[in-house]
Amino acid sequence: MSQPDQSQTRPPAIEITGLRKTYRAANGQPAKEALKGVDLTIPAGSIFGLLGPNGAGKSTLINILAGLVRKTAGQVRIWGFDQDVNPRQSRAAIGVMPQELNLDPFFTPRGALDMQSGLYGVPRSEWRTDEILALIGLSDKADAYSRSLSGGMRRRLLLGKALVHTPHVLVLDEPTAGVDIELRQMLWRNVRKLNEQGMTIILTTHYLEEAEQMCDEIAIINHGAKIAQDKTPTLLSRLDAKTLVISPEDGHDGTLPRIDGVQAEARPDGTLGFTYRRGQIPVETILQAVHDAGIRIRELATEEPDLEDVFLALTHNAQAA
Ligand SMILES: Nc1ncnc2c1ncn2[C@@H]1O[C@H](COP(=O)(O)OP(=O)(O)OP(=O)(O)O)[C@@H](O)[C@H]1O
Repeated sequence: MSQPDQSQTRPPAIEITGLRKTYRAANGQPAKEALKGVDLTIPAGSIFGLLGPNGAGKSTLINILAGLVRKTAGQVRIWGFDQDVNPRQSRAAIGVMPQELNLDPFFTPRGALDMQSGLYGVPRSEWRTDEILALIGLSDKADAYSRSLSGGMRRRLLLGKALVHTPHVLVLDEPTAGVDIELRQMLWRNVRKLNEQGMTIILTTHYLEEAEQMCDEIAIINHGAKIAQDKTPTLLSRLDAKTLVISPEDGHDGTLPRIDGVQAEARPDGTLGFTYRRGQIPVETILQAVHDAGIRIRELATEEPDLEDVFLALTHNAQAA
């Protein structure tokens, strides 16, 4: 897991203030404001999730961090280095595993890692090619052409390339999109190991369950603006809705009691769902109303919200606003 005592003494891994990006109009497309003044602080030592629907602006933000996209306005500090003032140091502090499999087909994994080490100005005596090949499980493919590697192996090589300069911050852009379970588990094992060694990890993912399991803290971006940021458990507890699921005894005719502040539904599987706010309605109120309606209870269960519920609630509210 992360190292909270270190994160308290260290400056944040990333500090973004007022970040804006407007893509200029081109090819008949109007200008697009992809980031609308984002403030974001990512604690050192964390595994941090950046979530948002397609087109929210996550890749734009990551590409700005990586130095691949030029920001329109705002300030970006990576490991304390301002991108505009200390571009070399800020670039050296971050490694990015991109979404696309942009590998030169004629390079071997060893060649690609050596080349990347050279590009980052790592002194030859400090090249970690063999160590990284072992970490990503490609030692036995070290000298095979990249074009002969499977999709999963190429992805692992991209992770390796992001690590050659031993960055303080590792960014993974949708690392597990479309990969099989085995590779996903291997990636997460590596991520946890690197985090235990002190590396700050930032990842974007569409898999909310994954974010829930992996990330200490999460920010949600929607339409180019940050709409939430919190420790993962706090974010989950912000949605205090809970659902009581009742299986009625046979013979129930489907009628539902009306209870103020409770959303009741008859579900296709024959159960009755009562969704309520924990802080507002005592569960006894629901049970009493069910009893008064003459419904006999065979079984009771409760459902807690998960990150998907939080995500939907937040992005829905932001759209409505
Ligand atoms: N080079 C570009 N030129 C013009 N518009 C762009 C460019 N790149 C991205 N956009 C637009 O900016 C917005 C944000 O895109 P971005 O790729 O950052 O979103 P995202 O959250 O990463 O989405 P996804 O999860 O689909 O990758 C989108 O509306 C996208 O169409």
